[in-house]
Parts: sequence; C-alpha cells; structure tokens
Amino acid sequence: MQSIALPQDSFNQQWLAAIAPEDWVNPQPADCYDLVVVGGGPAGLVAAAGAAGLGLGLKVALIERRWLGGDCLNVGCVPSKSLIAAAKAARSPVEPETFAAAMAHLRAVRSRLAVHDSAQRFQGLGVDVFLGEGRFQDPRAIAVGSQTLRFKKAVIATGTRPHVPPIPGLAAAGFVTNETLFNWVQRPDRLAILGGGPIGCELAQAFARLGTHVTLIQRRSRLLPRESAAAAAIVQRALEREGITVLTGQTVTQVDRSPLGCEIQMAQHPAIVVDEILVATGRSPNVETLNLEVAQVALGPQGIAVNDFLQTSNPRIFAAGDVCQGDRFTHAADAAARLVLQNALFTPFGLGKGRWSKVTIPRVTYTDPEVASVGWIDPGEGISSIIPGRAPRLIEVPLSQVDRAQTDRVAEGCLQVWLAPDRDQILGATLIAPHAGETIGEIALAMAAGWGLGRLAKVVHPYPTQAECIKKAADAYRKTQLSDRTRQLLAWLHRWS
Ligand SMILES: Cc1cc2nc3c(=O)[nH]c(=O)nc-3n(C[C@H](O)[C@H](O)[C@H](O)COP(=O)(O)OP(=O)(O)OC[C@H]3O[C@@H](n4cnc5c(N)ncnc54)[C@H](O)[C@@H]3O)c2cc1C
Ligand SMILES: NC(=O)c1ccc[n+]([C@@H]2O[C@H](COP(=O)([O-])OP(=O)(O)OC[C@H]3O[C@@H](n4cnc5c(N)ncnc54)[C@H](O)[C@@H]3O)[C@@H](O)[C@H]2O)c1
Repeated sequence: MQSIALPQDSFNQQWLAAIAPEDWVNPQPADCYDLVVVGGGPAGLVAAAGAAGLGLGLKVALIERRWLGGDCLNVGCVPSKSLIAAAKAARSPVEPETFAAAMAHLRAVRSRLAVHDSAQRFQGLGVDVFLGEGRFQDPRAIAVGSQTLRFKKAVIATGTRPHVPPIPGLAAAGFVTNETLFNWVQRPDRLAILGGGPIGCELAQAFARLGTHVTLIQRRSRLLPRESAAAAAIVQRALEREGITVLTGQTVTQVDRSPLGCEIQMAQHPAIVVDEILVATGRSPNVETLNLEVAQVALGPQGIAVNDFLQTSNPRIFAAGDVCQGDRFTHAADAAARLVLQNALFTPFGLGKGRWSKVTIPRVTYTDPEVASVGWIDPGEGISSIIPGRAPRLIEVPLSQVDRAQTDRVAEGCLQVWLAPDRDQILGATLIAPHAGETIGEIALAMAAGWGLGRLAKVVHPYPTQAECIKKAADAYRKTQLSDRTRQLLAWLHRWS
C-alpha cells in the first residue's frame, strides 16, 4: 500500500490532538476492572461510555492502538460522506481547486466531530483510556505495553482492515485503500477502483463528480451483490450515466507500473492504464495480535466467533462490531455494544439476556440514488431459500408512480417489499431512491414492532413525499387481500349505506 503523508493543516492537527494526543500518559491500572474494552471505534466507544455513564461507579478501561473513533470517524463514514456531499455540490467543469476544497472539507468535518471521540472526553466520563495495543495475557487479563489490566468482563471491538487480494504486481505498482486515500490533496486524472461493494460504488461516484475518470472493476457479475438485482442495475446505470466505466465479471490478473501509469490486465477485458488504484475488495478482522489463544477465544467465519448473546468461547469475554459481525456498519456496531453491556453487566444468573438475532439492522449505500435495505431481501440467487418450497411474495412500486419522484425529476428507482408467503409479515425491503436512507426507517420500525403492510396502510403520509411509495406498497398489498367473498360483502355494505 502507498503511504501518503497526512496533510499538515490545522484541521488535521486538531483532529489528531483529540483522538491520538501525543503527550497522553496512560493511567495507573485499577486492581481489577468491571469492564475492559479493546478497540476504540464505534463499538468500543459506545461500550465504554455506556458502562461508565451509568453512574454506578463501574471501573471501565478502554484500549486503542491508533486512533480513537476507529474506521468510522477517521477513514470511513465521516470522510467518505463528507466527500460525497462535496462532490454532489461540485459543478462541471470541475476545477482542480474544487478537489482540494472537497478534501479540505472532509478534514474540517473530521476535526470537528473528533471531539466526541476524544481521549479527554472519555477520561472526563470516568473511563481509564490506554493508548497502545491490547494483547491478552490469560483468560482474565490483558496487557498494554508493560501494564497489565485485570478484568471481570471484557469486550473485543477491534474492527477490520482492508483485505488486499494477492494480485501479481499490485503491491509493487502501489495502491491506496480507505486508510490512505483521504490524505490525497491532488486529484488523480484516471482512477481504477477494485471492488464493486459499497465503498467502490460510493467513492466511484464521488471521484467522478470531482472530475476524475473512474473505472470500477468488479469481480462478481454485478455491483452490490448483497442488494437486490434491481438495486444493482439501477446503481450501475446511474454510475454509467455520469461517465464511469463499470466492468463487471472481471478477474484482474496483473498490475504493472510504467511511466504512462498503472497498467491493469484483466482476463475478460483489454488492459487499461490509470494513474491510481483504490482497493476496496472487502475486509479482514483485526484479530492476529490479540493473543486470543491464551484468552481461550475462538475464531469463526466473520472473525471472532460469538453466540446469539455476543459472547465468545470465553464466557467473560464478549465481542461487538465489525470484528465479529457480517453487518459491518456503525449503527450495527453501536447496537451490538448496547446489547453486550446488557448481557455482560446486567443479567444476574444469566437472566434477561438479549439476542442479536432479534435486532433489526437497516443499511444504506450512499450512492445517488441511495440503496436502503432492511431485513431479508432477495439478491436474485434462489428466492425460495428462506422457506423451502415457498417463495416470499414481492410487492414492487416503481418510483415513476410516486408524484414526488416526478416533480424532482428522479430518473429511476423503486421500492421492493418481501412478505412471508402466508401472512402479513414484512421479511425485508429495499428502497432505491434519493434520500432512501431517511425513508427506510419507517419500514425498519414496522418490522421491529411486528407490523405488516396492512397496518402501514393506515398511516397517513404527507403529499407529495417520497415516503408515499410505502403507502402505495401497502395499498397494493391490501388489494391482494380482496377475495371474491370480501368484494361481495363490500358490495352488500354499499347497497345498504
Ligand atoms: C470507506 C468506508 C465508509 C463507510 N461508510 C459507512 C457508512 O456510511 N455507514 C455505516 O454505518 N458504516 C460505514 N462504514 C463501516 C463502519 O466504518 C464500520 O462498520 C465501523 O467503523 C465499525 O466499528 P467497530 O468499532 O466495530 O470497528 P472500527 O471502527 O474498525 O474500530 C476498531 C478499533 O480497534 C482498534 N484496534 C484494533 N486492534 C486493536 C488492539 N489489539 N488493541 C487496541 N486497539 C485495537 C483499531 O485501531 C480501531 O480504532 C464504512 C467503512 C468504510 C471503510
Ligand atoms: N454506506 C455504508 O454503510 C458503507 C459504506 C462503505 C463501506 N461500508 C462497509 O464497509 C465494508 C467494506 O466495504 P467494501 O465495499 O470494501 O466490501 P464488500 O465486501 O461489501 O465489497 C467488496 C466487493 O469487491 C469485490 N471483489 C473482491 N475481490 C475482488 C477483486 N480481486 N477484483 C475486483 N473485485 C473484487 C467483491 O465481489 C465485492 O462485491 C462493508 O462490509 C460495508 O458494510 C458501509
């Protein structure tokens, strides 16, 4: 990976002073902590602040090896969403200064938000903050440098890092990941992005809007494989309309750097030459340096193996966030940390434990249009897999039927709702629309409350809003419920009214 120097401006100085103060002195450890949290990203911060903030006098320690705030604040959600917003506001032709201003905007936002995650703020909340790498010493103790922290309970929240595929020549040619690209100050003219997941799609559109020619190279046959086929197709068309070259079903076989740039060879497509390569091909959990064997913590397919109570194979140690979950989102890390607090600290004799499988987690890919999903959705690869032999019912509302989409000149979009085969139970939904992330909450709420579309049909939606697509889906569902008998009954009621 290319190392790119951090821009030395007042934003970055303020940001680093908050989340990794150079003059920080680790405290003297307590005899035994009620809770030790390893990793200071969203999951770890919520766990530490939650335990310390209860006012119960619990002894809480937080260990972070690099930057408090984790991926989300430093190299993930915050810089990427700031860049997306700056790119949306950019007007063509985009001048090189616009790019520099967009990058300065993300640094400014990050420095402002850093105060919430700062070492000082957590110290003020009563948390013992240790800056350094955590390494387990035995099932009830962890070391940071030469200090030993003994604990009654611990939470592992060490997150993930970019997974880099072993493509011949890639390392020698040089590439960036989300960990380095937000340090750019100059716009690359030609950028190839490897990986058509959320990072690849979001950043492809942002950089294209800032004047870079982007080629998005995806190994799978379509973009956003976790989302529905309709969502992937709409996003691909939107990216292509903005001049992005989307190459799906591609195997990159070799990368070489020459004076002309980086040449990327593919098995299914002629080679392309670019100035920079962004690798966004998935994540690897941060587990290697934790010394998990001595803590008797086992690994699973997603990283640290946990049960439905987010407990590891060592019953005193829990895990939360990206390091153990398939849903790799900040709000999922936050929800998991809250569940861990409940299960680790407030379940005498094991009573009152909460289950992760009961938590509803929506997700949003912040392309334009956005793709917002919740629950089970059909990725188009075997619809009947959820209930053998009985396919879920799909109710689909194209956005062309929604007046607000017409007034706002929305090119394309739709709402898809999947229902249980035999009852009014929402299994999941996808909305592909501008601001879809703001609207999906209504369906997430309905799912969490156990409401079906019949109940949502009674909710009055303001006119004209995008959320009317939910009313239309509910009306469409109610029409499917009209049997001949119900029609006869309605006709009879009408005759006597
Ligand atoms: C480019 C990008 C954009 C994203 N956009 C969004 C978005 O819009 N919305 C969304 O919901 N999610 C988004 N995400 C995902 C989100 O950033 C993660 O889901 C979230 O940060 C996970 O939080 P976490 O606490 O589990 O892990 P992390 O944020 O990865 O934090 C883990 C922390 O643990 C520390 N650590 C690791 N090992 C040790 C150790 N041994 N000792 C001490 N500390 C250690 C790390 O330094 C790190 O600070 C994005 C991610 C990326 C990369
Ligand atoms: N809006 C959001 O909430 C948001 C935004 C960005 C990232 N994230 C989170 O960050 C995580 C990482 O995102 P991501 O996009 O890197 O991962 P991802 O795993 O979702 O997508 C990676 C994509 O890269 C493709 N790929 C793998 N190897 C490849 C290769 N050699 N060549 C070309 N393509 C290849 C895969 O087919 C896959 O579609 C996700 O789990 C996501 O939850 C969330």
